[in-house]
Amino acid sequence: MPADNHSLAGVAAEPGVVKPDPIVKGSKITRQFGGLKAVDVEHLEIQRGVITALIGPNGAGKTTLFNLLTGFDVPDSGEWSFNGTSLQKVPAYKVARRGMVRTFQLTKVLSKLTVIENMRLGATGQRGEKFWSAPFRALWSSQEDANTKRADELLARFKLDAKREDFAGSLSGGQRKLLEMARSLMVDPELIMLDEPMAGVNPALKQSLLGHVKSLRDEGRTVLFVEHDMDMVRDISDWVIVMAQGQIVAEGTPDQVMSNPAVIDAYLGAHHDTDITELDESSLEAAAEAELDEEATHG
Ligand SMILES: Nc1ncnc2c1ncn2[C@@H]1O[C@H](COP(=O)(O)OP(=O)(O)OP(=O)(O)O)[C@@H](O)[C@H]1O
Repeated sequence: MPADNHSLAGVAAEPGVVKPDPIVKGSKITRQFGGLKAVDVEHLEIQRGVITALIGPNGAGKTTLFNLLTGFDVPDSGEWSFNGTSLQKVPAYKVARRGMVRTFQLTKVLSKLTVIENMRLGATGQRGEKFWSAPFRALWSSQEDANTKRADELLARFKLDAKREDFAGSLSGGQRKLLEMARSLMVDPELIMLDEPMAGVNPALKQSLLGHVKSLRDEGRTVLFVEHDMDMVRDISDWVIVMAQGQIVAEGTPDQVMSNPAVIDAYLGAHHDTDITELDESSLEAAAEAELDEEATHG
């Protein structure tokens, strides 16, 4: 049992349930792509100071919800707040400055920068790739020394200091995830949103990565992460929110959620006796392989 979920004791395992101390609150958030409602969330609360996992089958709307909450996409309707202040129409870099940051996978542009350059860019907030691909050197200000000091401390913490001058593109999958996390911490966020922190990570590095995610909570931050790796979800989540077809279909502790028929439904599309713990070895792997095949065919 994770150490820090006492603040959620007594919270009902129900979709959209109200939490005792929410850092994020949202209502009636919708985002449509053509005829498809990618996100259709009636009510959402993220409890402060704990690790919340956002899970759901492919296409459930998890990434879209991440993008909406952090200002990288605009919903068709809905309202949401961070620390009690509305984030409607607030651009992503300002959301980051207020203390809510999401990680990004390394883009082509970022891969061509060194590790320390990536870290320094993290300090500028999140302005998207256009900003990052701009001639960034001119933008370093008197803040540079302080930023470099913080960057070096974070690189040491995440054991990336030996890679300081290497191109980010040369890092292993696990090291990239560490860099994404370290870069996000440059703005000292209260809420850190991790996009599939275990994707592409060598099993040998997984425990170390789990430890780093827990350390974020242990130093008082709130963590929200999207993940398909059910072992990780079970190991470190204090709370789990399940999406399917744009909606929140279940919430609860990992145990509650993984034995919830609505969750089994969401993954399998029908009532089934299978425990969700078996899903990562069967359905989820099959889905992942199908996705890889598809990428190989189209990419
Ligand atoms: N920019 C877009 N244009 C059109 N459709 C989109 C766009 N972004 C997402 N979608 C669609 O919205 C739905 C939700 O996608 P989203 O990526 O949010 O799901 P997800 O839960 O993150 O999935 P995965 O686990 O596979 O990453 C999918 O059907 C997807 O195809």
